[in-house]
Amino acid sequence: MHLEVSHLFKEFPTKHGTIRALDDINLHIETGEFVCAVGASGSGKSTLLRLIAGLERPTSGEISVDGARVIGPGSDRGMVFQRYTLYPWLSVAQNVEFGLKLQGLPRLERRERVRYYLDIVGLTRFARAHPKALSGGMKQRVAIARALACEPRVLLMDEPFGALDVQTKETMQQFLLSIWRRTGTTILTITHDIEEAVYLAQRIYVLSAQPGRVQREVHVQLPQDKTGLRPFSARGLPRFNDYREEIAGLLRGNSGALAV
Ligand SMILES: Nc1ncnc2c1ncn2[C@@H]1O[C@H](COP(=O)(O)OP(=O)(O)OP(=O)(O)O)[C@@H](O)[C@H]1O
Repeated sequence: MHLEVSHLFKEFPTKHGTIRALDDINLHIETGEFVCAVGASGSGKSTLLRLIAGLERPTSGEISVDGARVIGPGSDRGMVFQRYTLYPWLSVAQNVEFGLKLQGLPRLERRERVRYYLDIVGLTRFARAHPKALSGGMKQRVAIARALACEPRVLLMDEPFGALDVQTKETMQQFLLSIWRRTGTTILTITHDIEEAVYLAQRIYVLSAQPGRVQREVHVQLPQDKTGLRPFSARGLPRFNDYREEIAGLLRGNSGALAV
């Protein structure tokens, strides 16, 4: 898998003139990578993700997945949004199965995949429950299972834990890393949370605001535990703090205020 974004510009015409949300964005993601784009409010993070998802068209520039130009939504790109987007009238299992039905997968294969991905997100026991019976973190786990079940080439996440309380958020971050390790899924997450980006990502694109530009690409190198996962305790390391300070400094320099 190779996702390439080259010379991407996005402008929005408004009553008060044209807003340039993205200005010559260049980035790439390779198979199995976990990449974050981090930026302050207004740096065009959501716009970037929506363009990659094919929900909007660029003003100019190109996005391609394995050499095929993105011209609209496709099952090669899965999406998880900040707000829970589950269908309240469907059970957890039916929510996960929904996209598979759209893909026209045979019933038996659908069942298998639902079972597999509910197990991955630890919600097998809740297969028959309806979303209203779940906590915020559990709903987001269903949303992740639903996106993973379609086995996309890349999983796009828009501030996936932004609506969760601090403790649930930290649990979900650890959980996402373990899923990433277990499934080998390629992930692009956008966030304004610097600590989240440093903890999760192997590479971080730091975006400046208004217009959104790539200010720097940061390669994060932190120790791994025996299972190949970045332990939660890595957050206490001086090197973790160095990354955080570096990125905060970049965002501060640009906007005059911390984006955390
Ligand atoms: N549909 C639209 N019409 C007009 N302007 C838009 C539209 N969508 C986004 N913008 C503008 O583009 C810029 C980038 O917005 P975007 O939501 O992508 O930033 P963001 O980094 O995701 O911000 P936040 O973290 O606050 O969600 C902003 O100035 C925003 O007002």
